[in-house]
Amino acid sequence: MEVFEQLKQLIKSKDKQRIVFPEGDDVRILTAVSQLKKDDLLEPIVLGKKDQVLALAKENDLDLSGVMIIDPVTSPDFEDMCQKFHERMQGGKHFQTMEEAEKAMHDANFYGTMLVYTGKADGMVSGAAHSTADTVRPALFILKTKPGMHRISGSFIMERGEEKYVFADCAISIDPTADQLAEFAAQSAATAKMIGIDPKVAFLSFSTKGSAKGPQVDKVSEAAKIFKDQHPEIPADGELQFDAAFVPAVAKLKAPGSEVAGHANVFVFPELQSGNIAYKITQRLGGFTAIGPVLQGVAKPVNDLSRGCSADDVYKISILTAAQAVSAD
Ligand SMILES: CC(C)(COP(=O)(O)OP(=O)(O)OC[C@H]1O[C@@H](n2cnc3c(N)ncnc32)[C@H](O)[C@@H]1OP(=O)(O)O)[C@@H](O)C(=O)NCCC(=O)NCCS
Ligand SMILES: CC(=O)OP(=O)(O)O
Repeated sequence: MEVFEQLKQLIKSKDKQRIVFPEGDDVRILTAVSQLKKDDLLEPIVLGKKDQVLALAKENDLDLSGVMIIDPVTSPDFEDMCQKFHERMQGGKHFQTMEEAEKAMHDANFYGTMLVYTGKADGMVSGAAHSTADTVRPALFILKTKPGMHRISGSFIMERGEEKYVFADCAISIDPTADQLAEFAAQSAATAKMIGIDPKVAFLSFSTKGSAKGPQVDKVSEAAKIFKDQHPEIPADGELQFDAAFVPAVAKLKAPGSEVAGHANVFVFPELQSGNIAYKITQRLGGFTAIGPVLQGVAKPVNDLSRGCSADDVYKISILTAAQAVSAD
């Protein structure tokens, strides 16, 4: 069965997950929400001014009947949310005054993240109209990392027909250390398993097994070593160039004997420049659908979108968000 069909079956077999969409002024979000509601997959909560959200839906012939729409600022729980956010921020460096807390709660991404934090929603999808930094910062401040995790990363599920791969980190950490890369690999292997991929992890570089030298190469081979020590049960190798990781004939030449080279399906990039560029090239030149960024390592499910996303991308990441919420139960 197709992966997203499996995820749909999974979320249909449980209580409906309440997923909050802070961008009620974006037609792609409303299109996906209308379809998700029609398909009876989850309970969407849209943030925005009700009359404006409904007017945009009508203009685009979208049915939002039964969808909860909340205007954060006029909602009865606004003061309570400000108070709870203020308490959550105590002891940190940001939003220390009540005034700052109230200002933050006017931002739909902060308010939506607080709905998730307080258990009024099970997950959040945003980023069609906001940068990744604006989408992710509330989650970093409020939800923080899962127990045992140190850093959040962002992966993409790259899909073309039957082909599916996980690329990471394509969204969050600008220049990760070797330890952080190893952690991102573990998070990405878990994402791969969730969508039915048996993970084979390649730590990518411009070098294969010492063919080039330098600190950038050392970081990647060190990350592979750390990962192999921590997760001997997951096949992994590095440092590998992409052709050695992906093409069996090249793997034989460049990395003979590797259990991963030529067959990798989880690709860990050395830093954000290469990860973000690679996923967009694969999407735009390679004809793959890019689902994500799937935020990995966050304490509760919050997922980002590219501002270049389609309504179908929103639909798919929403299903994945609900599946993450169900799996965490
Ligand atoms: C994600 C990002 C916004 C974080 O920004 P930052 O400046 O490092 O973080 P801030 O200074 O705002 O700090 C917020 C908090 O989150 C923490 N944090 C930052 N990155 C983190 C990560 N990857 N995982 C967990 N926590 C993180 C910080 O340590 C800080 O915690 P503190 O308040 O307890 O000290 C930033 O790294 C970024 O812009 N990344 C690139 C996003 C992007 O444009 N991607 C391309 C498009 S997808
Ligand atoms: C993930 C990503 O690159 O997001 P955006 O296109 O919005 O910058």
